[in-house]
Amino acid sequence: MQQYQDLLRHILQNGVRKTDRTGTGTISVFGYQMRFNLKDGFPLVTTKKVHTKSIIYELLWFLKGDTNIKYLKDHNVSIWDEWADENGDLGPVYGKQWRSWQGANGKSVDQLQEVLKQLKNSPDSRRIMVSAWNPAELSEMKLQPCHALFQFYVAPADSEAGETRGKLSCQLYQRSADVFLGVPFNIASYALLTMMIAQECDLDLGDFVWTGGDTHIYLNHLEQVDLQLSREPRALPQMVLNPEIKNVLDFEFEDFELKNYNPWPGIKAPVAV
Ligand SMILES: Nc1nc(=O)c2c([nH]1)NC[C@@H]1CN(c3ccc(C(=O)N[C@@H](CCC(=O)O)C(=O)O)cc3)CN21
Ligand SMILES: O=c1ccn([C@H]2C[C@H](O)[C@@H](COP(=O)(O)O)O2)c(=O)[nH]1
Repeated sequence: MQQYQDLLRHILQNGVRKTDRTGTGTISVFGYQMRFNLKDGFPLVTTKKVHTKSIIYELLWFLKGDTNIKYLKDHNVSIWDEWADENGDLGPVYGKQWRSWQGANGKSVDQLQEVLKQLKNSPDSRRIMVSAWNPAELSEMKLQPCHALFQFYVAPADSEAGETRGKLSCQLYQRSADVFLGVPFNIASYALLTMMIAQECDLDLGDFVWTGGDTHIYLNHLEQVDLQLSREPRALPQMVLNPEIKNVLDFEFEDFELKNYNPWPGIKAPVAV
């Protein structure tokens, strides 16, 4: 994950000091892009140990359309605890918007199913998008979506090169990015989602493109970042999906196997609330 080390260095060299909602303070740049060819391996940061279990359960939780932390807590995932109310509710966050966006006419839109339908029936479409950014419901969300908008793209099979399947790519627009804690999770999560969707739609893997808006390092993560930058990135692991699963919504935790992940030790850091 040289791309990630480059991003950390880019912010330290080009970022500006900025105050923020949490009162922590950041060094920030506006606008950045990274590209990961999903055939090169699973894009998981290797210069610190990343907790993949939390990433997988969080993604399954989004896909279920769930917005209460009970499911996460039942699986010992605590990354959303700080934002939930006393009943565990987060308001109409990602899961709600992905699976049941409320239209003005009372009609509910399942954006995930729409995407799957389009990938199967009109892969050339330039409209294969999911938005979690629902302006009408922002005020009810405990935290407004950071990974706000994503789009899929299918490159046709290159038959001269012997290819028989199109290649699925995904681009995410992340309006606000906590580069030390959040971004390693976000990249892995969307890479995984792209792999799951490719499996259902019988597509090969293309690129995951990460695009960031306010892309920042919190001031209380600077020592951790220095330590991370002193480490050489290692070979990427592979993520193997159970090939029997043909529907995105049928995946369970046991259907994912991370192979050859040999990261440097974990680095602890406080999360800005
Ligand atoms: N400031 C901030 N940064 C974020 O990345 C973030 C938020 N807030 N709020 C909502 C979600 C929650 N996310 C989080 C929250 C905590 C960790 C975290 O503490 N990670 C540790 C421990 C991992 C674990 O226990 O599974 C890490 O070392 O990666 C990561 C992502 C991502 N989001
Ligand atoms: O998936 C996520 C969720 C959150 N973040 C970070 C980005 C910011 O540091 C905070 C959110 O604060 P805002 O004031 O709403 O921008 O959480 C992330 O990186 N990834």
